[in-house]
Amino acid sequence: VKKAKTAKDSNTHGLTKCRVLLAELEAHPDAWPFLTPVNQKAVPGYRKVIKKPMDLSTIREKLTNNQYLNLETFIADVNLIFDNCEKFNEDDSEIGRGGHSMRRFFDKRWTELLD
Ligand SMILES: Cn1cc(C(=O)NCCN)ccc1=O
Repeated sequence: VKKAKTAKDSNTHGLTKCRVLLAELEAHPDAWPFLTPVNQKAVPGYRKVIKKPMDLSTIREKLTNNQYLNLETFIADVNLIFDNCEKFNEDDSEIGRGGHSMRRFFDKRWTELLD
């Protein structure tokens, strides 16, 4: 017998996918520049150029505190990491290339898990 789908149910499944995706991003070999917030004291120009900093530990904290309503709001924060990286880093740099690599990996994985 089919169970009635509640908002909570569909959200629950979306949040399970967020947990799966975040664990895979954190474990990726190219994730090291994105694991913790950019040290704005150590990186000249970062505070001025990047208006909305984001990193994987901040996303982990928000997920733990139930701050993502659905998969879409989670995906928006992950994309913010990669957009910030493209803005601040040359494509032909170690961190720039890492950002492109992580974005390609993420795009492939969330579309495979599509909510
Ligand atoms: C994502 N990102 C990271 C750094 C960085 O220095 N990360 C240190 C990792 N331990 C600098 C610029 C940048 O856009």
